[in-house]
Amino acid sequence: MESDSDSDGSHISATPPRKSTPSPPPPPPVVVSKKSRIRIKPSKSKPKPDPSGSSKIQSKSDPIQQATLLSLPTDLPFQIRRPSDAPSISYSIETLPAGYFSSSHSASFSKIRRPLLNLEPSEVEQPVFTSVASDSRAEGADLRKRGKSQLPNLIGSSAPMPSVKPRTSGAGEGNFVKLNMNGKRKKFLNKRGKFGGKRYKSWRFKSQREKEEEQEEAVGELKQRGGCKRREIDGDAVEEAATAARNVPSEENLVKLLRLVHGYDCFRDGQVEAIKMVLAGKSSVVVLPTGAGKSLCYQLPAVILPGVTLVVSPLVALMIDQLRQLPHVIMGGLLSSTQTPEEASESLKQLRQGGIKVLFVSPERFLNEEFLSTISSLPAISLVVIDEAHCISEWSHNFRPSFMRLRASLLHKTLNVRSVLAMTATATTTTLDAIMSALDIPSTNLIQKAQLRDNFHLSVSLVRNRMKDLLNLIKSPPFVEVQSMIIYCKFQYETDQINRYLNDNNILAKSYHSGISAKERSYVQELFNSNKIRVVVATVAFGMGLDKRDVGAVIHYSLPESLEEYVQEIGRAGRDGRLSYCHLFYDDETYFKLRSLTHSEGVDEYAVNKFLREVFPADKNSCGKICSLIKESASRRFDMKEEVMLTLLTRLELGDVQYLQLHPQINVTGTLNFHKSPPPLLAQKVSAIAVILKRSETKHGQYIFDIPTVANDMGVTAVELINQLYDLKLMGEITYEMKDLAYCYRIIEVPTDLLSLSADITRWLSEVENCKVRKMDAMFNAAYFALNLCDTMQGCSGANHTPCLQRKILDYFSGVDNADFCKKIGQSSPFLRADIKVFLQSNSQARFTPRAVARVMHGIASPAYPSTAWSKTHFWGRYTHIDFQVVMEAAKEELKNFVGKDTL
Ligand SMILES: Nc1ncnc2c1ncn2[C@@H]1O[C@H](COP(=O)(O)OP(=O)(O)OP(=O)(O)O)[C@@H](O)[C@H]1O
Repeated sequence: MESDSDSDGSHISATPPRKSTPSPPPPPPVVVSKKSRIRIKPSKSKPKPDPSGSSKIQSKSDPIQQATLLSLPTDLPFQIRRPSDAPSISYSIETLPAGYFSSSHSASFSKIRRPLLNLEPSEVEQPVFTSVASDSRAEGADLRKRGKSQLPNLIGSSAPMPSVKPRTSGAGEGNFVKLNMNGKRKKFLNKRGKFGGKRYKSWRFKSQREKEEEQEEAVGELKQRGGCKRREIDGDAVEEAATAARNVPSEENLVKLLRLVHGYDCFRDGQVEAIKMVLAGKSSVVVLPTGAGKSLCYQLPAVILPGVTLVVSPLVALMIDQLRQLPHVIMGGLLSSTQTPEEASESLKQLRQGGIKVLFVSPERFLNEEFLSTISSLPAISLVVIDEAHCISEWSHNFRPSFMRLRASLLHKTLNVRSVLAMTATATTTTLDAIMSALDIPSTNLIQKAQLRDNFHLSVSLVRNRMKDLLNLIKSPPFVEVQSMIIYCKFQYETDQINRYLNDNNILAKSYHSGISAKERSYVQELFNSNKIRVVVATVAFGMGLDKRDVGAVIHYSLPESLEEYVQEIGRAGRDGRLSYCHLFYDDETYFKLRSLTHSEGVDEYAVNKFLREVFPADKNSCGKICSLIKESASRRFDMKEEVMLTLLTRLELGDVQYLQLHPQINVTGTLNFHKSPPPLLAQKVSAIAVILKRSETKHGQYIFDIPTVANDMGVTAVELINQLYDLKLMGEITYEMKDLAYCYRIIEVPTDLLSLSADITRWLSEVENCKVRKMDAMFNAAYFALNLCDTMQGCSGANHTPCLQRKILDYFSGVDNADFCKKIGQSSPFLRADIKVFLQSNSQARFTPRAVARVMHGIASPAYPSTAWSKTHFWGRYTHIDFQVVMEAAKEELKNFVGKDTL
């Protein structure tokens, strides 16, 4: 499934699944009891090499099949049908090898919740707009004249302009000062947190080239050390200062350590409070603006605290960046889906041996038994840091189901973690409440500063001719003087189009989105970081965690989906403290389209009910059973995006009642070829083969079987079965492939009342859906207000709307999602019902829910109604300007009529 838009970063990936195409080799045999390994008799002949090379475990990489009418859901509410009660596949797995799930993980990791943005280029307007260049120029001059700051960090209603240095006046460090520590003695932190060794390295401001070299070195080092990185550092002085700060965590002692470790002279707003809280063993939430230095709030404590600091991060790219940015004194490591099993094992080994002080992990790791047992057996985890903590909350702009797992109960009780530090730059009050309640953090432990830096110059304009407007903007002051800028687009094809257009107009640019290879993406980032290109034209895939200090401008080619996204993206600019320019283009059509897409993950009660009926097999003795749901086919069957299914399963695990326990995802369909002994003969010697022969279908001489079913029959885990097969493969007896990535879970309790559980879950999902719509509306309202209603506000003029946008943003973050309903969106249309009627008549062979009809009318693809098949209809996307709920209601009425007539 490839959508044309990128997510907030979750499916991005600078580091997408390491292998999206076939086949990491089967996992090396791991921690299984001896008796589960094969004892096969003699067969002394040497194993044959696998001639076909097909012995590797394969992950299915076929694109989703184009749905045909036949693949449509079969028991829709307007069909009189009996519910399908085919039992789910069930099987048994327990622990799985480290790193074995990497590719499966990465698959889930790289496709996090995101609306389907399957719009074709032709569907996108080329709207038009008014030039803002002259206004911007005037404002830029005005800013420079004002000079003095009347604005600390918070922005009031009559907010004056910030006293930030304009970028064009030369280079420098702005207000962020680093110490020159040339010639200081370095040592490195050893496994007990002591400083030792005699390695020296001078430390000073690094040139860009030096930084690049350091990064290359870091990557090389990472590769060699399976994800661990050793950095050279200062020695005795750091150790002394760390001990002093441990004994007396006064600001004075902390600043001393800061100087030695980071080379900074003083703390920034909020940092020292956060650090003191951590050192006192108190869990806290830290809300600081983008680029404010949140990482330092765990880096410095990591030097002081005796145990390991675990940093949970939503993106592999982010982890790698953060690992690189660790101060030299700290031994860092990571566990990620991009590592080989050997690298992951090496990281765990290092961790067990005390060779890692700060470990970066993804939230999905918390499903992995080996990881959990390693973590809980460590002497101490001093701190768990949850970066981008808003991902915990379904009310945030970027909810990640796997973040739900990070609950106080798991962290404190199971893993014995001392304290938790949750960090974010973009959380509304509702989101903050959700974070604090999940992590059991009292409101007294909230450290919150304004969520917007004061060095942004914010402007807005209505689009008239988008490409030309963009070019005019970039060619006019102040943008013409900006050396490094990012242009954010919503759709991948837009980035490519603009990239070409800019290069044709002699502006050095490159595009960046999740549709290009990881290698190409890091190449683009490198070119940008080293100022070899001026512009990156990117989707949301670019930026989270990007810490290029001199990005001078961010342009939004289309409206972001929320103010959170807007703030995150403009937050890539001005990280050196200088004034930076952020321009937003907007228009109604794009807004309508994006608003429609906020409904792409919505589901109805009937679908939830159908899902639950399959998750919990009718069998009364299903408690304790291991079951699986093949992601791709289930997604089509329920017409639910994979991320939504994961959200539901996670809620069934972590809701008020624990109905199931999720396991890591595995490929569950095996295909076996025999190469040496005849199958019946081998079956006499090996019980796994006997069961496989009994439980498999044969096709063209291959044996196709369900791994959990065979494992269940044998009374072993899936891993043990896989290990047995692996042994046979080494003996040259067989080769095998595995496909069909599935969600796997063990049933803990079967719900007694599925209907009311479905109703509860649906209510929750629909609140989440509404919340997304409100976020989209709040973003649009802010832009609309700036352009149409704010004339009287002090400081706004022409395209410049810094004061009023600042106010809108801060109000939004401090409010409780109380965005006004957007009046632009239509509440009725005289032709709607008639069009739906015609649509239903002309597609009478297909089955629809009201939501499915509304999706077609709004041009939203879904797993069972893909755009490849449905965008050809005349009605596709025709009603984006009418509220989705209104269209759904109309569809419901028409479907009633239609079905009624049908049954007469
Ligand atoms: N006290 C300080 N003095 C000077 N520079 C600092 C200080 N603290 C952090 N920095 C620098 O500020 C930059 C931004 O820090 P960091 O990446 O931690 O920001 P962040 O708050 O995590 O931002 P984002 O949310 O956008 O990722 C880094 O280059 C960091 O070294």
